[in-house]
Amino acid sequence: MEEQPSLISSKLFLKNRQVEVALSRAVLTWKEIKESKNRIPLIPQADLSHAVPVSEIVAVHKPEDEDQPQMRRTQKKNKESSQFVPYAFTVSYVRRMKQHQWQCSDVTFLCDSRGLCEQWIQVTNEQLSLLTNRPKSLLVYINPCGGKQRGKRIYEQKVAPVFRQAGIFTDVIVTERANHARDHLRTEANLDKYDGVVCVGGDGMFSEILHGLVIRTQRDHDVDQNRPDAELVSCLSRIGIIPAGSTDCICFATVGTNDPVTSALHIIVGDNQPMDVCSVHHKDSFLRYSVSLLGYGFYGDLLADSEKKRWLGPARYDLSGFKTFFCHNFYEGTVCFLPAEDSVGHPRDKLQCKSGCRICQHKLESKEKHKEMPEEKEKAGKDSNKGWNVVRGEFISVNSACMSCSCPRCPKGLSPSAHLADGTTDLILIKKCSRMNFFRHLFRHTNKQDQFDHSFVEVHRVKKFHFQPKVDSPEDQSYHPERTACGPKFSNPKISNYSTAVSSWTCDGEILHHAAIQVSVQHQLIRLFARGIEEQQ
Ligand SMILES: CCCCCCCCCCCCC/C=C/[C@@H](O)[C@H](COP(=O)(O)O)NC(=O)CCCCC
Ligand SMILES: Nc1ncnc2c1ncn2[C@@H]1O[C@H](COP(=O)(O)OP(=O)(O)O)[C@@H](O)[C@H]1O
Ligand SMILES: [Ca+2]
Repeated sequence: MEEQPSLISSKLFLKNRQVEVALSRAVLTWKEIKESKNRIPLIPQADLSHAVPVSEIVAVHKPEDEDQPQMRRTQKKNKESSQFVPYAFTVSYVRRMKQHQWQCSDVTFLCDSRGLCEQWIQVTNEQLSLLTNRPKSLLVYINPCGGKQRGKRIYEQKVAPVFRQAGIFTDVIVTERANHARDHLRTEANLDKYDGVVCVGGDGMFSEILHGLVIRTQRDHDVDQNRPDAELVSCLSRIGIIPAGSTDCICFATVGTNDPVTSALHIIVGDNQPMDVCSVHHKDSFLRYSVSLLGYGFYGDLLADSEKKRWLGPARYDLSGFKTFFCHNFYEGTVCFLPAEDSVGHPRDKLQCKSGCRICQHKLESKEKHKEMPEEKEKAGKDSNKGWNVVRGEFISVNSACMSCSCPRCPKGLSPSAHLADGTTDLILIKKCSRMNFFRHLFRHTNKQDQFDHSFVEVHRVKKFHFQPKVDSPEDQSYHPERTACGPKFSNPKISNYSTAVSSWTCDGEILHHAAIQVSVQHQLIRLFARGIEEQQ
């Protein structure tokens, strides 16, 4: 980091040690001053120095605990040593812990005059007020029923105090029913009042916020979402996720951990992570948006079964996982896909998407260029059907991972090298194979081996894909199937072989009621209060 001139620098006390403290535009530093035996000269000790980027200071304030025993003891000690220092200020800042966790730490400096103390608070606050990317007011939705039903408690005990400390104004809505948050955002919320929206819950709750914001933005700009080729308008509001669900994959894959305080701190410092969104259509009607897993076959069946076991909380996925694995269904269908350009890499290139990812940034530059492309040229590109590939067969699973989908169950993710914002999704086709081979593939999600290195697995980085089941889905025929543990039960007695019938899609954990779908990646449609996965220090 380039050294910058200090805005203020003083000799202060930290507990009973004297420290040299300095604040520049970029960084707050303090280092202990060790006195030599004859008291001169004062030698600063480099190994006891600390540096906190200004961008990671949460707040500066007078200690709330000026009366607490520790503070009084320190003051008394300093008084006895004829260095009585009765004025103090506390800096709260982000401290990195292991495995991408952040903590809010406090350091309290003691000054020997009220004026100096107030000057430090004022100068630090002035620097914080220059950080314009930080949210000042937020609209918070809490799902009280997600995960282990701890959303409200998590927010009140772990998140609200840090938001308060950072001086963030919040309006909090505890949802009363499914789709409450989506409908409120879509029709009622005055978004001009807020610098962002926060969701407390799992991926299903995030999906509500996503739909509320995207649908509203398109409506405000007269974009017809039913057109699969419509150019969608990116949402202005950033979204923060406080994990309180069952999988919390969107939080884990964008922050690196599922910890409410870490997420709250990413919101406070005003992080900004653009993210791709898949739009899903059936013929010419819009079905849903997805940012994590769109899965047909294995994951679709697993999810449908797990919905009946919601009362089990997150453990429902383990039980349904076993059951679905032993059913070992496969489904016939056709997948057509449009591969992405080579510049975005390949799902097996082992180049993980990290904070400030070059591939995602490169794609953003080309998106800007694309906007300047003359209309005629653009039209010619769109009209051509060139480049589409077709795979017809029997599939155990057809998955699209628009991001790595890493989560505590599967820390490297369903597609470890997928990117958050490159305008593509990784299409993973698991073709019919033995149960043992499918187990081998699944097991590789938990170790360092490549889960795509099997003859029955194909993986492609794509911009769009279509899926058509061989048998029309019951929904496509306009009747609702009654699902059994091992696939759908058909009212047509001729179709009794589940292995060739239809499954359903899970879309970020919500069931889609059509099997024939068209999917298009909408490049960087939304932004999160996150920064992607940081390199471990
Ligand atoms: C022999 C050991 C095999 C282990 C294989 C594990 C593979 C797990 C892949 C997990 C991918 C998760 C993708 C995320 C999906 C979520 O969006 C979705 C909804 O989340 P939430 O609302 O927070 O519950 N969750 C799921 O679909 C659950 C998938 C569980 C798979 C076991
Ligand atoms: N107040 C509520 N009552 C019932 N369901 C709700 C409520 N608020 C949100 N939901 C729905 O709960 C479902 C699961 O939410 P989510 O937060 O993702 O938890 P989980 O990760 O456990 O699935 C979502 O489909 C969401 O729409
Ligand atoms: Ca992507």
